[in-house]
Amino acid sequence: MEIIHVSAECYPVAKVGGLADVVGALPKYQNKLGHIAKVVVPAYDTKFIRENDFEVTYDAWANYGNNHFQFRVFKEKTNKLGFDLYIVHIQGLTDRPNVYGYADDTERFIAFQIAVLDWIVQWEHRPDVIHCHDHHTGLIPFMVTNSVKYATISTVPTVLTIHNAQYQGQFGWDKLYYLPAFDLWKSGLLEWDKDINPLASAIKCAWRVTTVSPSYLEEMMNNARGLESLLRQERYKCVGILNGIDTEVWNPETDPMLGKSYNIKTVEAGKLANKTALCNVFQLDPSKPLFTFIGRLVDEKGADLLPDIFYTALQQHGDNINVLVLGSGDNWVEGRLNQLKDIFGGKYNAYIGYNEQVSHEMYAGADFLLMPSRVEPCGLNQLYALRYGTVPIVRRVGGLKDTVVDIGDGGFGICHDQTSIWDVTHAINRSIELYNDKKKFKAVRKTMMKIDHSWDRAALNYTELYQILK
Ligand SMILES: Nc1ncnc2c1ncn2[C@@H]1O[C@H](COP(=O)(O)OP(=O)(O)O[C@H]2O[C@H](CO)[C@@H](O)[C@H](O)[C@H]2O)[C@@H](O)[C@H]1O
Repeated sequence: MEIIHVSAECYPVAKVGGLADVVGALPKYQNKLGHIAKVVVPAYDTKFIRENDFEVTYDAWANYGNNHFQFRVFKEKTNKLGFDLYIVHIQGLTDRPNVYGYADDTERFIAFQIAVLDWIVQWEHRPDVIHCHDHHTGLIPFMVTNSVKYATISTVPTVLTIHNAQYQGQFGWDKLYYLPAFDLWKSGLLEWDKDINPLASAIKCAWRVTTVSPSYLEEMMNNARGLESLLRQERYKCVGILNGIDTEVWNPETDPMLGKSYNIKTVEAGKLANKTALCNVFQLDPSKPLFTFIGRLVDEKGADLLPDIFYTALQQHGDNINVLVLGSGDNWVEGRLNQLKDIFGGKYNAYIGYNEQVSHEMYAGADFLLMPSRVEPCGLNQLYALRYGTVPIVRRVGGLKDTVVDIGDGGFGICHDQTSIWDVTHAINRSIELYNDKKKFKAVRKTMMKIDHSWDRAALNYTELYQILK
């Protein structure tokens, strides 16, 4: 089958969070199953795009409201990612250093989606599936079935994967004129809560909707930022498929970003070497347990509570723990996390910013990784932690609930029920007990590292889904 993934992010081309990891890995595993999986993303001004070779495969003009724009589709020449990568360049709109965060993001992603469909519609053949990811590509299912100019591809199945329903991309009806012509009586398919809502529209129009874990699908029926009733109505076409991880990128035995590589047999020495190096850089003490957090500093991740959680834990445990944070996001949280450095120097540090290399070093060097998320559609950090022998401390929610079993239930992680300071500091207390029980701690590390979360299984699940659509 030929599958074309359309996304705003793809690792290593452009990454903000977990969406990039999924789109950079799933197609590779689909190709291994004998499919032809391709990825198309906007041509941002990123390092990967600047440093790799692309050739033009399509060059055209597209209508855009009362105006038009020129776009070029480039293909990466060497297939180095394990799939055909296409980037769509629209001068002045896509060619910027960041993926999101501009005042005209709505216009940028509408233009991108139009360019993608203008390109696909003139192919000599039809793809078997157009697979859209999150709201940035959420207008595609509507446009494919309803826009007059895409009539020749209107029978191509579309699939939407919801990586995070917290973000829906709503915009006002004043921007409707950007969309290619369609019968106006179909406008209701774009609408949710008085706005044009790309995520809601995709839930209505895509042939199938997937979420990135089974538990998140169930939770969304009651908690999906206003989309609950829509999801309940469309439940029949939704399925939860748990994400995998790219075990070629996330492998402590071959990871080029680590100072010392290791495997299940050498995990103790390997982790200690990485921890020591990390602690040297961040002025921490490698003889004490190292608690970490990696991620976007936003409320859904429980980041607003982190400063108080760490303050309480560091007060309680005096000189017996280290904490290291890597993240960026909410300015207030960033500021408070920075302030803690002055209070707890030598046992606490924070890297405010985005750094792929430091994240790998932390998965390898940490003893524990905290994820006190309020909402977690799947979560990849805990899967990376497991593979790197780092014990995840997670709230029982979404994909965290589906992938981490508490040590008290014969498992390998530390779980808590609420995103609260009390719950998380209690979980930290339990983690210290585990850390001090050296025999058990070593056994837990080995158990975690044996778990297989590679994309092989999920890639098969997606194949089964596409086959229903044929
Ligand atoms: N400051 C920083 N520096 C370096 N690396 C950083 C970083 N901040 C985050 N990362 C990296 O970004 C990724 C985060 O992935 P997650 O899946 O945990 O969250 P995210 O909310 O972005 O993804 C959404 O989509 C994914 C994919 O479907 C779901 O798993 C998830 O639940 C959903 O919220 C990881 O690779 C992590 O290492």
